Amino acid sequence: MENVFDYEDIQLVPSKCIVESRSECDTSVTLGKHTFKLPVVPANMQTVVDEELSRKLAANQYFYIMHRFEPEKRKSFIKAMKDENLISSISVGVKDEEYKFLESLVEEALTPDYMTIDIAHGHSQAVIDMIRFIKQHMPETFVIAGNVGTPEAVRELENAGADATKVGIGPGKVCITKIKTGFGTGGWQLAAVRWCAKAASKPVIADGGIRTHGDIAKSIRFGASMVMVGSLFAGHEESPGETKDIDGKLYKEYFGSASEYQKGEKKNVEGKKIVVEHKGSVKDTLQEMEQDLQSAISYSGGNSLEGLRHVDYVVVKNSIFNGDRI
Ligand SMILES: NC(=O)C1=CN([C@@H]2O[C@H](COP(=O)(O)OP(=O)(O)OC[C@H]3O[C@@H](n4cnc5c(N)ncnc54)[C@H](OP(=O)(O)O)[C@@H]3O)[C@@H](O)[C@H]2O)C=CC1
Ligand SMILES: Nc1nc2c(ncn2[C@@H]2O[C@H](COP(=O)(O)O)[C@@H](O)[C@H]2O)c(=O)[nH]1
Repeated sequence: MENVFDYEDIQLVPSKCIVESRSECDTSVTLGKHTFKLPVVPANMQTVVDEELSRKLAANQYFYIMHRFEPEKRKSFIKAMKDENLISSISVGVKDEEYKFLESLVEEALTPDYMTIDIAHGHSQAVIDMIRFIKQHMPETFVIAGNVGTPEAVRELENAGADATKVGIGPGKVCITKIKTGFGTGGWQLAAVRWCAKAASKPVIADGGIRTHGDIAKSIRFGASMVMVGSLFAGHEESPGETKDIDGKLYKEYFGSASEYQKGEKKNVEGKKIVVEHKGSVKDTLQEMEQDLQSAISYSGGNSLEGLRHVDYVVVKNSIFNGDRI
């Protein structure tokens, strides 16, 4: 891989506008059997999403993936979502007890609409086996598998039956994988998304490293169908992380799924805990994301996400920030 770059190194080049108002631009995306308002999903992490927020998102046509860190609650969650006629979307791991859990779902004919296999190193036989198991026993479930960072991994997981793959090893705000292991896509995540998406025949979800709403448009340009976002969602009223008052200012806790705080022990720790600024309601952020993405689509010269996929771009390494540093 040569010429690697990341989000801040790229700017998209505008094309002639074809809409009279940004409100004409359609930000919706179809993943599997359902269409969602935005190509954005909050990260399946314990300080980002919980059952209540999942319900709110689903009821308002946003995609969500419930995390897997309270495994015993998953079955009743699926039932409740089905009772409310909302999509059910859960996460699973790959350990033996997960197979037992899935068998019990099959016995009760409880098929989640979406299942995400959520593992640090998704290019593994354990993930391939889990994809095959789900597809054999619950063929109707849309399977998202990850995380990966290479075209080989994308192809292998797709060949095993994955309906989408999730790309990103270590680019996240609370990731310390690069520091702890020397591996990952941290620092070149956008190039990795491009590399993987070129090999993919199914949707790719760009996971980690999104710091601005413009990064969503850039991800789409480089081949992602959707983006997974953690830190930008962790600071809301509805975010499950603890609220902290530091010197009179409100913050929310945000910790990695492989952090000591999540695991309850110092074993294979690849994540840390930080605080992020409290920023009001998630509804407002989703609305702002939609408006910003509509505006991005208008700059692309299109009227839907498709318009973003073919715009020109320039590499602006070491960009000078004109007051827009975040
Ligand atoms: N996107 C990212 O960059 C990263 C995300 N994470 C997040 O942290 C959480 C915990 O992840 P994870 O530790 O995978 O989950 P688990 O602790 O549930 O591990 C799942 C299984 O995979 C095995 N495993 C995990 N990593 C490796 C590896 N590098 N090589 C071989 N086997 C491995 C584990 O065995 P054993 O523990 O014995 O090795 C275990 O059997 C997940 O939610 C994940 O998404 C974590 C790191 C990076
Ligand atoms: N290396 C680690 N990656 C992690 C951990 N917990 C979550 N994650 C990944 O980060 C993204 C969110 O990234 P952000 O930049 O939007 O904040 C999340 O979806 C996971 O893929 C972890 O402990 N270690």
